[in-house]
Amino acid sequence: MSSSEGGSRPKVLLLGDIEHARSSWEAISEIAEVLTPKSTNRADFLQEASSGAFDGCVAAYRTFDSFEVTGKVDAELLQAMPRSLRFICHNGAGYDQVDVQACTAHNIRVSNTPTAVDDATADMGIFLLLGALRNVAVGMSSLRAGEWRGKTLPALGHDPRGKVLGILGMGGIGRNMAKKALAFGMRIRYHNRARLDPGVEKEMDAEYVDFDTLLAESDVLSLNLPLNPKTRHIISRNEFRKTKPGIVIVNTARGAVIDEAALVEALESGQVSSAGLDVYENEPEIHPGLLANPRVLLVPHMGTFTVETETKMEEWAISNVRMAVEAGCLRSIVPEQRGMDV
Ligand SMILES: O=CC(=O)O
Repeated sequence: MSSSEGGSRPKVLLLGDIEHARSSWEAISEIAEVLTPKSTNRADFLQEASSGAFDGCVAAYRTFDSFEVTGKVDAELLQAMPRSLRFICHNGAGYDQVDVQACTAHNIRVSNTPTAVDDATADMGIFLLLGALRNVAVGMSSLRAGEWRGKTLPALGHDPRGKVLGILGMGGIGRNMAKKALAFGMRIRYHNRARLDPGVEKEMDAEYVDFDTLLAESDVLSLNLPLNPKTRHIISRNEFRKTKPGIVIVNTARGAVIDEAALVEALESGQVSSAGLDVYENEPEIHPGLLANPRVLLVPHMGTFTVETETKMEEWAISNVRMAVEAGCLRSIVPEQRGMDV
């Protein structure tokens, strides 16, 4: 049965703001009553939910920034939500703010926005890769300090041409980045849970290697995998010991896939020569050792920050809400729940 059958108008909960796809969201209010929370912190939100304020909601649209109000979508939060809630439509590719296992236990399906983010995130990855290879952060901070290139010339950078780009996580963003890096003359190696089809590998000129080989042979290592309990700190002290000395690290995935303290140590010892980072372990906090190190190019989680991509992401997430309300299923259920959708 679709969620809109059975008489009364379905309700949808909006967690966060719609910034771009406003007309698509207005169209949702034609098929469902839209509720918004009054709370501004998790304690109040839990109370508001428990008071029955969201009763009747079948779907919730949520943004990355709504975390500031609700905190993690976990068992505690789901316990407070109405039993009517069947769908959580997350606006973003990475959905580590949502405990999918807890959602499954509550019979709630979760969607994300795969593919919509690929170009912009991979572009940011390439920007960080080139910037870290060329050591631009050193010169940029000297210039802002009024010292032009600095008291001593920054170390010369390196060309991407001929270097091995190791991609950990060959999903949509990893593959997009590989294609772009090929245009800079890089050689692509990758490691992934599942090996790509030989045809795709050939088309991308990408060689599958085991994890240790990826660490040992990459000149640049790009993290392009989702954050989950298995990938948290997948790069830590032990892994830095196995990398090529002087490796460059690029991270546009999630900060916590790297043990940030271990990265700081590896940068200080020179095992990592430079890094380009868009994401951090405890955003918006940044490890002081990263801030203090001029060889780290730092961007404040702006991988998808383009008008085109943010619009695409909102449209995609809204289309999930629409399908949830009208058809009782999702356009892009998260991989952990595939098979749960009807
Ligand atoms: O960080 C951005 C996303 O997960 O889409």
